[in-house]
Amino acid sequence: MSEADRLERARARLIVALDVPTRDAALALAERLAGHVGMLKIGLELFVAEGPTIVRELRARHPELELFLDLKLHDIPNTMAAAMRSASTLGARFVTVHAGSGVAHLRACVEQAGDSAGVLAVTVLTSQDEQACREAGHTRGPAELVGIRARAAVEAGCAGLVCSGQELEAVAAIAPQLLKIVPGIRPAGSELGDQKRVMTPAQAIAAGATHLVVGRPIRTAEDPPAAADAIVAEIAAALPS
Ligand SMILES: O=C(O)c1cc(=O)[nH]c(=O)n1[C@@H]1O[C@H](COP(=O)(O)O)[C@@H](O)[C@H]1O
Repeated sequence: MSEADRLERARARLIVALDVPTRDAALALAERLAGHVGMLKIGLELFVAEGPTIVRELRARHPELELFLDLKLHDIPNTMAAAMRSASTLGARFVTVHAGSGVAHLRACVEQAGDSAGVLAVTVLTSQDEQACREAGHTRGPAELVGIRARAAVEAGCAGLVCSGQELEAVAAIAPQLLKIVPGIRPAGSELGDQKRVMTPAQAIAAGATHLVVGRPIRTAEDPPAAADAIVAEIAAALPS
């Protein structure tokens, strides 16, 4: 494989979180990062402020970039499925739901999304450690909970799951066919912020991540495109040949 092909493959695995409050900020960041990353993630901050319009606008302006609509749906199956029906028509490749809702909820979303969008099951948030799971009333820690929820994602027919890099080895056996989307990515030496279960880009790729979600390490960098390029180079070096 040529070096250019390797970088192209690495770039396709990098998802940048557009965690900004306005349309203008989102479009400006997307413009700067086009050509440096593979996918843009629209999360709650941006979606609550700007609604479906920003998804359609990004789709129209950047046909070369995939979109990931991170709504983390969590409700009764009927309500989740109805929200998924609307979300899956906006042009995003992926839409997220909370896997903790259970198999029936996930399946209802997968049925509604059909071929229009891939449903990603968010297992245990990367901001949660053992203590946070205990405080939330769970008798199991993050690793065990991720395993249970990964099984639910497989049973429901989800396209992939979202987990930390630390559970990748375990989920490889449980969900070999599913995409493994990994947030909580921190290049060596960068600030953790509210993230608890973290890995560097190279560690997560070596452990089996298919995609990495990166927000602050790129967004708040002095030069976001250069920060994205550095992460792409790190991914490329860790890719299996
Ligand atoms: O679903 C997600 O994208 C997600 C799941 C998770 O467990 N942890 C997590 O951090 N995320 C998202 O990934 C991004 C991480 O951002 P940074 O911590 O700034 O890199 C944010 O947009 C989070 O909403």
